[in-house]
Amino acid sequence: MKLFLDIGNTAMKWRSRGVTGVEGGGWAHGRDWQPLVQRLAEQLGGGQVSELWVASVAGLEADQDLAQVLQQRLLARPQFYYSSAADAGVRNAYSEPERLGVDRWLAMIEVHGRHGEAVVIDCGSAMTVDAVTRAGEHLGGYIVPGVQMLRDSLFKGTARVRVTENVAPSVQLGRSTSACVEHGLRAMSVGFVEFAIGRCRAQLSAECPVYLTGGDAEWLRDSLPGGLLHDPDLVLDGFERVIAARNGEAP
Ligand SMILES: Nc1ncnc2c1ncn2[C@@H]1O[C@H](COP(=O)(O)OP(=O)(O)O)[C@@H](O)[C@H]1O
Ligand SMILES: CC(C)(COP(=O)(O)O)[C@@H](O)C(=O)NCCC(=O)O
Ligand SMILES: [K+]
Repeated sequence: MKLFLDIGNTAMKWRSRGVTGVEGGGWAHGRDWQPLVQRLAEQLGGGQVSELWVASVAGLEADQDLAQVLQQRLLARPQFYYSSAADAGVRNAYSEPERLGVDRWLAMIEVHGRHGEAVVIDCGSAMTVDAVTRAGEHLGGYIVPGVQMLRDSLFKGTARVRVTENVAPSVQLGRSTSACVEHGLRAMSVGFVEFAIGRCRAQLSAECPVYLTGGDAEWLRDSLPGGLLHDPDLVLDGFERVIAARNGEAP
């Protein structure tokens, strides 16, 4: 089977595809490759990996370590795919295209393939925004800390700010430390996302599709305006799209 891995800064997402279609998928959080790959191998149930594709933003050293573990445990040569100047009809806005996170690149390729023009908001370890035009031009985007990174920085940078209880989703003024943090982080995220959508739609059509993806999309989506599309699989879908095209297969 073909195995696709999306390696972010917190989580590894995977999908296996056999001749009859998708056979499995999942995710795991962590950076210790041995146990992560061991669990993946168990979930693959011993199936032979004919092609192993990896899209990683973990950095070159981590990629080298991961490649070794994958080769040893899955007996397949990992092929790393990185952002480029152009692929699948999308042209990268970066003058150094390989510096664009490959998760952002593949998600954009996917939404462009589905709709032409679109905005992608990935609520991951970092929160990213990207806009692509109908003609496939990447207009650029934003990178800001994800909500967990924001929480961690508050806890790290203060003596007494802690979240010590469950807080229901709200952007109302908080009346405890926990509520001030959680409502504040939500308000900050909503404010940023609404601003970003406005900026992107000013350069695209006013009703262009806006996608939410990433581990924290569920946490945020109920506080955002209606009509946003939530799809956790954009990166893997985009990955399959580019590899299928490379292999001359229909997406
Ligand atoms: N089980 C979990 N373990 C760690 N983080 C999680 C988990 N579930 C959701 N998250 C949230 O998802 C974020 C990571 O986003 P995700 O898109 O899954 O990974 P990545 O940024 O590695 O692509 C974390 O920062 C955290 O806020
Ligand atoms: C911005 C990111 C860290 C987001 O990755 P994630 O939050 O999914 O781990 C990743 O896309 C990345 O490492 N980008 C490289 C820098 C750039 O895109 O400009
Ligand atoms: K990601």
